[in-house]
Amino acid sequence: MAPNPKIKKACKAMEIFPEAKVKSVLKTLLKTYFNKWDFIEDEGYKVLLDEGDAQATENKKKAEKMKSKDVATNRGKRKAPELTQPLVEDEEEDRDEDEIPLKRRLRGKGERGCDNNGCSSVGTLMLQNPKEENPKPEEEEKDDGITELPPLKRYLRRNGKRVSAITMSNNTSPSCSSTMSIDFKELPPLLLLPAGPVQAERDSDAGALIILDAEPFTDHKPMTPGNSSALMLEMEKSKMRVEERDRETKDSLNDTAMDVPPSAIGGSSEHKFAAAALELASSTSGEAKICLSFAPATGETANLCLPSMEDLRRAMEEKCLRSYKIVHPDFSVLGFMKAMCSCYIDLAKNSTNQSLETETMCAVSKAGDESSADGTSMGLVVAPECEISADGWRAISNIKDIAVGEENTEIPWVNEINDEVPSRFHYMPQSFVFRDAAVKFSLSSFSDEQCCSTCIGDCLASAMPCNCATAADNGFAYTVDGLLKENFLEDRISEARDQRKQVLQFCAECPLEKAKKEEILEPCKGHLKRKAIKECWIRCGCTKRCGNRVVQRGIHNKLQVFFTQNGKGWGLRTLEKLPKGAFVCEYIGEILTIPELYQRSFEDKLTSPVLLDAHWGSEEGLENSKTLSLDGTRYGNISRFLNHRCVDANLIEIPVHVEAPDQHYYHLAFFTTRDVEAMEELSWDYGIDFDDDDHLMKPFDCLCGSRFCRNSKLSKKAKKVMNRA
Ligand SMILES: C[S@@+](CC[C@H](N)C(=O)[O-])C[C@H]1O[C@@H](n2cnc3c(N)ncnc32)[C@H](O)[C@@H]1O
Repeated sequence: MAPNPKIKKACKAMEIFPEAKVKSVLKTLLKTYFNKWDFIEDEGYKVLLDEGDAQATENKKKAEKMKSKDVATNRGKRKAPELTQPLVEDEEEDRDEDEIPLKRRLRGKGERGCDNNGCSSVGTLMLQNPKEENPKPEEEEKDDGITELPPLKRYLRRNGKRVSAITMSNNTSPSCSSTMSIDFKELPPLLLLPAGPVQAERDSDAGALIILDAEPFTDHKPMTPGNSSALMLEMEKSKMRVEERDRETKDSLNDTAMDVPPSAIGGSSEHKFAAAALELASSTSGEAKICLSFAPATGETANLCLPSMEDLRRAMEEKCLRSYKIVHPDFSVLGFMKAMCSCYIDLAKNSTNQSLETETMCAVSKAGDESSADGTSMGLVVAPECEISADGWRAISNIKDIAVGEENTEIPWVNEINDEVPSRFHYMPQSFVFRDAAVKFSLSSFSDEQCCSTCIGDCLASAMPCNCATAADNGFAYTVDGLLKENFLEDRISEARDQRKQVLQFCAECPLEKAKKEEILEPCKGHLKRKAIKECWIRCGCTKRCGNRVVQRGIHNKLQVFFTQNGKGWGLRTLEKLPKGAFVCEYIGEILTIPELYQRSFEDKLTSPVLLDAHWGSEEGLENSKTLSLDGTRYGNISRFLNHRCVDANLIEIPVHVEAPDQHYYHLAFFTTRDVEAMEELSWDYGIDFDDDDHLMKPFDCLCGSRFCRNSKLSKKAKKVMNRA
């Protein structure tokens, strides 16, 4: 009979190996794959190489088992552990010509486990057939239903079958217990679930499972069947594409500083990766140990540069943070492993059929803690990479401090309402000129009369008010405690709230009207004349601790950006009680001229514009470059999160001159109008006329909830939201 051309081709492709060997392997494979040659020919006969390798290793094991039996019998002392496959010490060394595998296996049977306290454990990677859905190719099957056939996995996949479980049998020496081998290719594990009852309830879409087999603990006391299956790693319902996983695998290998030849990484061959084993050893006396062991990819030289545990821990934590984006801030790999150990022991001790799934989830969520008392799952939020935007990632990285270290104190953000993250902006602790604004922060622009160069120490302690005290009616605006003086504050509050006390100044040609570039210039609507504070500054003789320097010393209260529950979006609140007259923060943003501000508002309505118009109207023919405003939309500080409240807001904005004697530029500082309780939202009155459509700010339905609310257009929807809140 003419030789089958396919067999001929296969032998030719494998010509560096003995033909008899190739044919023998082919025979097995054809049987396994129901004579489907395409599976065998795929990827340059990869499956052929693998199977040949597997057979060689199997033969070698058999030979060694025989040898070890002989040794045990002969010496009558040491008995080979029942479950343990013989160690494959060095495949290169004592292999018969006949036993040379077609290719070294890259993962799986007989790979060396870690040496834990002088004992070696060997894991055998096996594949468990998903019982109901996969066809069962003819294959040698063990009693426990586990088929030892690596290529089967690929076969099942190609046939559209899901591989449900990879089991690691417990091949250990007497003093070691379990070894779990993890296929990196399969491993972005997100959940730790106990084996056993849960397995039957697997979601049909779940990926492969890695199960720690049900075998004895280190003290050789066999476990009861109910609790002996300790843990399994459930694969994420992975939407990730194969390339993505390949990249992850590369990362894993790089992160763990393994010196793996490039050829061993990636590629289409999933077996081309270094194997990793995770050993979880424990005893019923209440100790558990996790040991990770790594082995080089079969066929590659064992040129591993093993990392220190510390390096590994760090790399793993970085990797977790990079991969999962949202983890509990206290997440640590060591904590995770500790939780795994404690779970393992708990499960081992407790044979009742409790909800294992919940318990192990809890171990994950409370990584680093002791096991949860109530068994609820919380804490670890895993967000697949594809679901989080770059802005989201940036915001998450600032969760502890939205000010990114720019302030005296950290300002965290929190969202207890939904999964929104703060929109992207660039945090600045001080305002900067955008482009055209004529703001001079020069020492020479100060005259001696505009500062207190002869003062020493603290100006507030001086018997005579210095030059800088001119701002407040009776001396300085501040008390020695750094609060606004009561009468100064009350005057400012009543000016802001009581129209009868307001002094409006009208420009001959209003910068706002001019900037609209309309044919007919509308008359000026008036600008509120505001009393300003003058703080001492660097040109003064006093020290930085001078009591007349409050705003320039920056934020010092515990504040938090939070997501409001009544539809206003983000807001700012205090985490501690604030006394009346306390400085909270200043309004920071880009310093824009009014034409620049209008230009921006034409492009997109602004959410955070503020006019520095306290002195407009007092001067005729104001140049454009001196008509100033602040916009905190793109660049700003936490004041951009302050929401509006009509009339009775707990903050008031007061102009403060510091480094610029020119009255057109000033700081706009927020002070409390009353005592504010911890956790109260901070707000100020934007001064919006809700009946006037002609403003720069994006219109919104006011949800301030104040009984003085000016928003006559309050929609039904807004009212409903307010009632609910
Ligand atoms: C300076 S931002 C304040 C922070 C803003 N809530 C956020 O989520 O970023 C101004 C915007 O907040 C919203 N806002 C402020 N006060 C509000 C109020 N009283 N009622 C409804 N929305 C308000 C409006 O959308 C307004 O355009």
